[in-house]
Amino acid sequence: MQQFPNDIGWIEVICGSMFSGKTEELIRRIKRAVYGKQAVQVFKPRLDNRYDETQVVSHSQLKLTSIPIERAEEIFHHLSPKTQVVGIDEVQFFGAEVVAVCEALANRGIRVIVAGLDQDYQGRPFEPMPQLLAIAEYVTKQLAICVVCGNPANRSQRLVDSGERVVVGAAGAYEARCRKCHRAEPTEATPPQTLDLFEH
Ligand SMILES: Nc1ncnc2c1ncn2[C@@H]1O[C@H](COP(=O)(O)OP(=O)(O)O)[C@@H](O)[C@H]1O
Ligand SMILES: Cc1cn([C@H]2C[C@H](O)[C@@H](COP(=O)(O)O)O2)c(=O)[nH]c1=O
Ligand SMILES: [Zn+2]
Repeated sequence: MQQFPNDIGWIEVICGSMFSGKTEELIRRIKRAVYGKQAVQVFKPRLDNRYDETQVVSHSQLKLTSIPIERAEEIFHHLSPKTQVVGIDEVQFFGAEVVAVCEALANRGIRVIVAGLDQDYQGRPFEPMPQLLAIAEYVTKQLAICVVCGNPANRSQRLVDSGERVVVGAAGAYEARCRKCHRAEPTEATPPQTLDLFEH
């Protein structure tokens, strides 16, 4: 009989806007799995090279070693038979194929934790996230803080002039906004708050 690492696998989705803490939450769960002596592998799309080519890096500079891949199916080439937990960051950059890959991993008894955007810069559902949300056992929706008004933010405001859905970037290219302050078209950046609190 084929042996699976856990009795049962499942899919956890961490979604939300940019700056909402998706990567921090992914890193937190992976760290806890490591404390629990679980065998873990983390993947990210090669496209996401903004802070580092190989590491998963949060906007607050938390870091995690990962394997960069171009297509979700490559996970099977890298997968160790011992792996009990698979993490995937920036899952919105993979095509629809990532849904079947996550299903197959969970069906093998693996705990699959994916993090990604649920909406694009225009506030439209960002595929394949809707499909992942539908099949996941656990869903966590993160919120950032709107940089315009301070309310909870579930949208990512684009600040650079492009109509392409995929434009890799961080602060300077996007900011977190609530539904009232968000605009579907790219806008000027909001002047930053001066935060004496964090000055050295
Ligand atoms: N407008 C904002 N709202 C909340 N956090 C922000 C904001 N701008 C920057 N941050 C920082 O971003 C961190 C979250 O980073 P990260 O986990 O990489 O988010 P995500 O993966 O959702 O883009 C926060 O802990 C905070 O330090
Ligand atoms: C809204 C939106 C974002 N992106 C890009 C910008 C970043 O490279 C990632 C999101 O990173 P984060 O970890 O969630 O901060 O996605 C995009 O390509 N298209 C969009 O519409
Ligand atoms: Zn707002």
